[in-house]
Amino acid sequence: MNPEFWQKRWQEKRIGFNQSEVNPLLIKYWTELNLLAGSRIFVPLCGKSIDMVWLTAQGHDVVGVELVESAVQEFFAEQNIEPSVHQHVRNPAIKCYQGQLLSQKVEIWVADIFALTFTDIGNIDAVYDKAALIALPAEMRSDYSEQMRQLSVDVNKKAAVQLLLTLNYDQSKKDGPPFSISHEQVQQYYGSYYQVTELASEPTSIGSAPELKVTEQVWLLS
Ligand SMILES: C[S@@+](CC[C@H](N)C(=O)[O-])C[C@H]1O[C@@H](n2cnc3c(N)ncnc32)[C@H](O)[C@@H]1O
Repeated sequence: MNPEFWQKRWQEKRIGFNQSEVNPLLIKYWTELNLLAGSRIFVPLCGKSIDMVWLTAQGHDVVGVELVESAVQEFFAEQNIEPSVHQHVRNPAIKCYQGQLLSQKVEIWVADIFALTFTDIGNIDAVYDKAALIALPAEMRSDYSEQMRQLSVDVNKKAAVQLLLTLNYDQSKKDGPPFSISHEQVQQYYGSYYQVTELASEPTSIGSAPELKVTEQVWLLS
């Protein structure tokens, strides 16, 4: 999945992954992370997800990262926020959109997740991965999980807690994205550094393949 693939998807408005309602699994399982109000939440590959609005309503600051600038602009336009736009103070290659929602700070950075460093991100308290890991093909996922670990460690090298949503279906019946991720793969990507706990597994469907039998898993990585 190269940047042009995603640019084209946004340009042609083929964004079936974007939900008009807050993800019910986020609402149901977020408290498992035991976060204090005022925590800073990192949302990789965030698109224009309304889940970021819900996170601010929980009293959190949000920092999202998204490759496609028009997606970021759409987020702020749809939330009726006039963002300030500036270059990242330490990394001028990153364009930062920043606004205020319910007195919380919402920043979305236009950047490639793989081009970021720990110093760019600064301290974060938790990660919300919805349709990020599953957006990436198998050959990119180990690098992605390692990058996420490196971006989310604190000064003591302890990685921030994560809520991760994945899908599981017969990959021979449909091309991704979204890609199917098995339990073994979740362990392979995250098991060395996190305690991996499956919080839920529920039937769901994929808009582009409504007949496919799909389950959605919710993972706590701590
Ligand atoms: C499947 S969508 C999910 C978006 C959002 N998480 C949601 O649930 O609505 C994946 C998003 O990741 C973005 N993306 C893909 N590769 C990326 C990368 N390397 N760095 C940052 N964003 C990326 C795409 O532009 C797209 O908006």
